[in-house]
Parts: sequence; C-alpha cells; structure tokens
Amino acid sequence: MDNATTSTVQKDKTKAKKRYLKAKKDRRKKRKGGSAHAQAQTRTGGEHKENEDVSSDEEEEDSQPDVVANPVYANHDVAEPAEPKRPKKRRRVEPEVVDTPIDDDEQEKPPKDALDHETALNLARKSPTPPTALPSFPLPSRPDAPSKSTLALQGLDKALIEAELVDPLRTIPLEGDADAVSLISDKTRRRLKDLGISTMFAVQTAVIPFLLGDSTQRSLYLPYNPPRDICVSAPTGSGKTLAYVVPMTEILSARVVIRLRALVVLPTRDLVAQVRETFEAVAKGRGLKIGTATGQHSFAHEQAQLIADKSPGLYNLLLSLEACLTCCLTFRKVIDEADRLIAQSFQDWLAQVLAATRPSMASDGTAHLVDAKSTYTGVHYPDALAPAFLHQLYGTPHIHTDLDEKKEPSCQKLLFSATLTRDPAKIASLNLRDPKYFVVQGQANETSSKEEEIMDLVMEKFSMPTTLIEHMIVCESSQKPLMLLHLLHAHGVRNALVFTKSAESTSRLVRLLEFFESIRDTTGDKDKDLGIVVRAYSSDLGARDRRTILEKFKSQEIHILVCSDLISRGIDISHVSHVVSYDAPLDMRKYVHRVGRTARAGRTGDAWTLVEEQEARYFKSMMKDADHLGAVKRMRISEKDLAPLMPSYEGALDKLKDVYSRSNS
Ligand SMILES: Nc1ncnc2c1ncn2[C@@H]1O[C@H](COP(=O)(O)OP(=O)(O)OP(=O)(O)O)[C@@H](O)[C@H]1O
Repeated sequence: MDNATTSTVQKDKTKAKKRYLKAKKDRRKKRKGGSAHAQAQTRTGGEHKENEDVSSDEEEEDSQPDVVANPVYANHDVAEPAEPKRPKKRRRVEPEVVDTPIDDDEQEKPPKDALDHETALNLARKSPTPPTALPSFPLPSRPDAPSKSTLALQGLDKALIEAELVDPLRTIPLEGDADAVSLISDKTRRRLKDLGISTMFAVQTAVIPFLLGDSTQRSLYLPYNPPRDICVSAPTGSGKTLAYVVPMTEILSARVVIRLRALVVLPTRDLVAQVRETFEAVAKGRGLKIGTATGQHSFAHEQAQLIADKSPGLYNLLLSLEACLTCCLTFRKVIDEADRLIAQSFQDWLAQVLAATRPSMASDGTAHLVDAKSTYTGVHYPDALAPAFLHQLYGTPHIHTDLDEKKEPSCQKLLFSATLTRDPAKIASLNLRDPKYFVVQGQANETSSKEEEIMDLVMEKFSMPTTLIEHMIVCESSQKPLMLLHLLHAHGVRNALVFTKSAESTSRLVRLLEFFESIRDTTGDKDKDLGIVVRAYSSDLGARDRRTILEKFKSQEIHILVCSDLISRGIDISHVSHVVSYDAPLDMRKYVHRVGRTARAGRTGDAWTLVEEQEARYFKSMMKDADHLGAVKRMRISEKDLAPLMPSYEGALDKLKDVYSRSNS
C-alpha cells in the first residue's frame, strides 16, 4: 500500500469513528433523559456504574480500531461489536428491560427505557425489591451406599428372597400337637413310630405342614386356585425323603380310584430302589400302589406294570422318560436331587414330563380335549365368558365352553436337593407356579441376617451336616495308595466309602488293596482286627451285582466300598463312618454329596480328601469360594507313619504290575 492510499484510509477511519461516536452519544443522551429519574429512585450509583460501562465500551472500541473502522459497519452506522454489552447494563437498571429479547433491528426501535418519565416511575414502584443475595442451594448430600448383600439380592427371584429359613437344629416330637405333626394322621404317626421315628427333623417340620396344611395345598382340582410349587434346599442326610413321602402318602391314600397320581424323578436306579423302600415302609397297609420304571425291562412291560387307566399323559411320560423314575399313584411330581436332574438333558426328559402333565396343545393353538365318547377332538378353547349363563338361554344351540371340559388336575411340583441350583434359567425351565422356597441352613454366625443366609444359598455356599468332621491330606500322587492304607489301618476304619474319579481307577485301586491285604495275611504282620474286605462299586457292574454288593455293604460283610460318583448322591447307608475322596472332587457340589454319605441323620462322620500337591491350590480355592475352607483341617502323615506298611505295599505293587503287564501282553 502506498502512502497516499494509507492516509485516505486513515481519514475514512477517523470520519467513521467520529460518526459512530456521535451517534452513540446521541443515543445515550436520549436514554438518560428518559430513565435518569427512575434510576435515581430505584438505586443509587447506577449512573456511575453505567458511566463506567460506557467508558469501558469506548475503551474497548478504541482498542479495536479495525473492527470499528470496517466500512461495512460504518455504512450501517451500527457498532455491532458493542451490542452484546447492552443486556448487562439494562439488567442493573430495569428488570423488565433485561427480560426483553434483543432484536437485530433494535437500533431502529425506540429503546424501552426511553419511556416517558411517569411510566418509568410507575414501573419502578411496581418492581420488587431485588434480593440482596441469591438463595443458597442445599449442599448435595450422598445417601448411604446400599450394603453388599442388598446389592447382591437385587434382581433375584422374589420367591428366593422370600424363602423360609429353617433352623437345622429344630425338631418336633411326633407325639406333640404342633402343626408339623398334628396334621399327620394317627395311622401314619403309628407307622413312623414303628419305623423308629420319634421326632420330625427340621426340613420335615417346615415342609409337611405346608403340604398338608390347608385344603388348597392338598387339592389339585382347583384350576383357578392351584397349589404352590415348592423348592427345598437342605443338607445331606437331613431327612428330605420323608419330607415328601409322608405328605404324599397322606394325600394319595385318601384316593379311592387307583391311577397314576404322582411321579418321583430320581437320578439313579439305586435311588429309585431306596425311595421305593421308604414309600413301602411308610405307606404299608394304606392301599397305595407303587410302581417303578427304570428302563431295565422292555418299555411295554414297564408300561403294563404301571398303567391300568390309560390316560394320554402316561403314554407321553413313558415314551419319553428313560431316566429312572419311581411312579406312585395323579400328578403330584417330586424331583429329588433336583439340580442334577435339571442339568441332565437326557432325551429331553424334563420337557417331555412337563408336557405329559398338561393337556397337549396342537400346533394351531387348539387343545385336544376328551369328549363324552372318549375320542380326541381339536376344539378351540372357549373364551370363558360367563359360560354358566350361556346354558340358561332358551333355544340357544349348545356352545362348547370350559364347563364342558374334562376337569384336569393341576400339577404341583416339589423340588428337593442339598445343592439346589440357583441358575435362574434352569429353574425357569421347570415352569414353577408361585414357588415357595424352604432353606434349611446352619447360621454362619448368630448375627447373620436373613439376607446373608439367602445369599449363602445364592452363592452356593452349601450347608453341611453339623456332625461332619473334614480333613484334607496333601501328598504326592504316587503316595496316595499308601496314605489310604495308613488311614484305613491306623484308624481301624471298617465302614467306608472310597471315591475315585473313574470306574477304571476304582478297579485298579481295589486290586491293589486286595493284594495288600493278602500279603499282610501271609506275612503275619496283621493285627487282630485286620482283614479288610474291599469291593468295587461302579458302572462296570450290572444292576444285579451292584444291588448284591450294596446289600453286603449294608450288612457289613463288605467293609470298604471303592466307588465312582455313581453312589455319591442320595444313597442312605446309616453306618458309613468315613468317606474318603481318593481322587479329590473337581466341583463343590460333588464334594458336598460325597461327604454327605456320612454324618447322616445327626450321626457323626469323618470325611478325608487326598489332595495331590499340584491340585492343592485349586482345591483350597474351591473351598474358599464356598466359604468352607475353615471347616477342612489339614492332616499330616509322616514317613515314619508309613514305614511299617512299606513291605506289604511294595509286594502289592509288584503283584499289580504283574497283572497289568500280563493283561497288556
Ligand atoms: N424324623 C426322623 N427321625 C429319625 N431318622 C430320620 C428322620 N427323618 C429321616 N431320617 C433318617 O435320616 C436318614 C437320611 O434321610 P434322607 O435319606 O431322607 O436324607 P436326605 O436329606 O434325602 O439326604 P441326601 O441329600 O443325601 O439325599 C435316613 O436314614 C432316614 O431314615
């Protein structure tokens, strides 16, 4: 830019600036003329403040000559950069002005505060006195954080939260008049007494009155008010079997017509036999017919045995169910060892059984109903709109309503387990109706709340029999047989179950123990109570052999039963004093059921777990997760303890090697 151009621009700038300042001064004069008086009335110092602002405006404008000198602004005679300052000034003078939005063309309008003097005065009088200070906000307060258990309980099934907790030490004498026993008929009470039962155990005191208590629970023929289902969690050996056998016997023996009225589903054949025995003992002389279906005979044979009355539901049931079951006489269904059975998807048995207990629905949404001639017809479900009135209408053709339907009983489900599943999906698969939970659980400590107890169940911290003493022995893998021999001999054990991880290791261990015993016999170093009789009990054996062996063990002809987990659930042999986990269980449920074969019905019992060194960390963490590590004490066995057994043991090992090398060659 040359000098001449520069001076012309500067001149223009100066002119524009002058014009702008003059226009601004005029505006200010006008404003002052209209509002000065009102300002003087409302507050002092406003004028001074305003002056300050103005001067600051001016300073600002001076400090921005480029903007002010911009020809665009100069042509419009408007000082745009100064505009945003206006609301600030007005807020202090007139609240009404402050609230007014500023238009783009405000410069053309007469300013609001340029009202005549009288109006301004009136406005000032009406204006509320401005507050001296803004009201202070309440300080933010933080509510107490919810407790850990409250958080953990969130989202849980309501039925679980409302569970009834039962003290495991509660017992009620059979002769008393408490609800738990007064609802049981004299006949059944006499029978129980004959069986040596004089008190009701904790789980029985809770479940029996619930099932026998009111007519709703007893009757399944109340389609609009069916009984509630129940889920029972109680420790091993706490008497869950009688908790359902007694009420079922009471309810079913009142029925005159014999037909399949209840179904008990169990996971193994041995358990089917055991539960059948309990039913037969309790229901003796009551006319109850008890059938079993264990898949041992042909389907037709088992079907013929079970059914006199051929209802469609039964066909479905037998067709589908190859898992073992005990069927006794309408659909009151008991699932014992519920968690295992639910987890087992064998032949989709659960869906099949559930379907068999409901009227079947055709794919078009019609229900197959039975008409008077016992033929099956696909009829649309009536809408059930006051059907009683339809029949009273004179001359109306017959309309099929739900009054014409065959009255189907509802199905009540009773679930029992020492390790009841908390898996919501699995529980949901059972279609439970308004389930009532009973939890028999030892209190962790006296101060533990109901929430904490429920949490224990939810977190699978299963309750153990209070009479159980637990130990673990950490050792090298190769030393396990020797450790077992030491335990058996040093403690004079005669009634024990020894659990291994497979049928194969069961038979190998039995061989070794047998060789050991025979060598001890011949070397003459046996002490007088020796002569341990050991047998294997695993899936390698046929059903008949297993039954014989079990009988011999019960009669103590066999001292030690080396077994796979086949026998770990439900089997009730009262004299089992020791349970040895020769191979440590890999999950807590398995541990609970194994050790639960001893310390039953209030008796004492010992559980020993041999833990290989490399497994020790896992085993301990499993116990810790179940909040049970403190209950399992460590037992140490020294080399010195083992030394006397060594000669016989080495001889037994040699014999075993011989046998296996011969069978492999
Ligand atoms: N009220 C009672 N009085 C005396 N003994 C009882 C009583 N109730 C049950 N028993 C006995 O207690 C033992 C254990 O009962 P049961 O087999 O029903 O236990 P459980 O809770 O089903 O155990 P598990 O979970 O291991 O199957 C059985 O021998 C049974 O006869």
